[in-house]
Amino acid sequence: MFVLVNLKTYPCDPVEVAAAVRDVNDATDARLAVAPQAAHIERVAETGVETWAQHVDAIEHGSNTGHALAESVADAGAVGTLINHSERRLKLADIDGAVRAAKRADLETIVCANNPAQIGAAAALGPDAVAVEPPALIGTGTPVSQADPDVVENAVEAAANVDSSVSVLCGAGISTGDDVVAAGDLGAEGVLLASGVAKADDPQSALEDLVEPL
Ligand SMILES: O=C(CO)COP(=O)(O)O
Repeated sequence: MFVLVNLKTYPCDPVEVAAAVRDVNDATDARLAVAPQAAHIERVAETGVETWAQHVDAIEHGSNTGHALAESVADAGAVGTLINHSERRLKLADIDGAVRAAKRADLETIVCANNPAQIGAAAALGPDAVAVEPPALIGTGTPVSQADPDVVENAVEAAANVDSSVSVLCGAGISTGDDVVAAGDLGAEGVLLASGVAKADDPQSALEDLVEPL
C-alpha cells in the first residue's frame, strides 16, 4: 500500500513529520511519502523522505505570478504532485493542463476527485493515479473505507472502466491501520491522509500504528 501523508497547512513541524515518515517507511514494506506546503518542499526533501507537492498549476515558465511551476517543484525535491485536491479544486481544463505540466517535469501524478463519476473523468486524463476523497468525511476521523465503502469500490470500478493502468487511492478520515487494510480490501492501492498524522501529538507513533497491520 502507498500511504501519502498530506500536511495541508497544519501547524506541525514539517521536517519532524517528514523524518518520522522516512523512518517508518524504512521499517515497513508499505511505501510512505509526505506532501508538505510548497514552501517546505526543499527542507522536507532534504530529510530523504519521498516528497510530494500538494498542487501544481497548468503553466510553463513565464509570466505567471503566484503560480506553482511543476519544474520548480521538482527542482525543490518533489517526485510527485497531488492535483485537484478537494481543498484546491481546479477546472477540468486546468486539471488536464496540470497533469501535462507534471509529466513534463517528470512528476508522478495523483488527481483527486470527490466521487466515482469524477474519478472516471480524472482517469481519462492519464494520471498515474486517482484518489477518491468524499469532502464530507475529510478531517472527521470517520474513515471513508468503513463509513462509505461503496464510494471506494465504485471509484475502483470507474477508473478500471476508463484505464486499468491508473491506480486508485482513497482518503478522508483514515487514521488507523484497520482503516488502511479496509481500503486495500476494497481495491484501493493506497490512501491519502492528513489529520491523523499531522495533528497527532506523536506523529511517529501514529504512523507506526498505521502501518503495523500492513
Ligand atoms: O484530505 C485528506 C488527504 O488529502 C484527508 O484528510 P484527513 O485524513 O484529515 O481526513
